Amino acid sequence: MKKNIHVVGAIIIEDNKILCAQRGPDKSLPLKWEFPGGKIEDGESAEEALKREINEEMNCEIEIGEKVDHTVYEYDFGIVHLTTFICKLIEGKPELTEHVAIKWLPTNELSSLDWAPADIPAVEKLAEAIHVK
Ligand SMILES: Nc1nc2c([nH]c(=O)n2[C@H]2C[C@H](O)[C@@H](COP(=O)(O)OP(=O)(O)OP(=O)(O)O)O2)c(=O)[nH]1
Repeated sequence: MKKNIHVVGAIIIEDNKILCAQRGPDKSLPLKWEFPGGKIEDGESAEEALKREINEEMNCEIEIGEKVDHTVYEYDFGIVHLTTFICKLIEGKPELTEHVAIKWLPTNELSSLDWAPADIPAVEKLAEAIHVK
C-alpha cells in the first residue's frame, strides 16, 4: 500500500503577487513548481508545520490566514494530502535554500508554470479569484 504524506503549502501573497517555488532537479517531482512548505511531522498542527518549514526553507516568518484548498493526489511514490493556506510575510525576505528558483506572479499568470499535479486545484482556485489581498 502507498504511504500517505501530509503536506502543507504556503500561498504567500505580497503586492498582489504569489510566491511560487521550483523544486530541485534531484528531488521527487523534479523542477516542478510548488508552494513552499513540506511534510507535517508527528505531533504538529498544520499551522505549526507550515511556520517551521517556511522558516527552515526560506528563512522567513509568516502569518497564516485562511485555508485555500485540500487535495489528495496519488503519485507513484505515495499519496500526498496537500493543504494550502494564504500567508503573509511578517519578517525576512524569502531566500533560496532548497528551491532552485522563485517567482512572484499575479494570479492570472500562475498557470504559465509547470506545477506539481497536487497543486493544480489550488492554482485554479486562485486564478478564479479576481482580487487577492
Ligand atoms: N512543499 C510542497 N510539497 C508539495 C507540493 N505539492 C506536492 O505535490 N508536494 C509534494 C512534494 C513532496 O513529495 C511532498 C512534500 O514534501 P517535502 O517538501 O517535505 O519533501 P522533500 O521534497 O523535501 O522530500 P522528498 O519528497 O524528496 O522526500 O509533497 C507543494 O505545493 N508544496
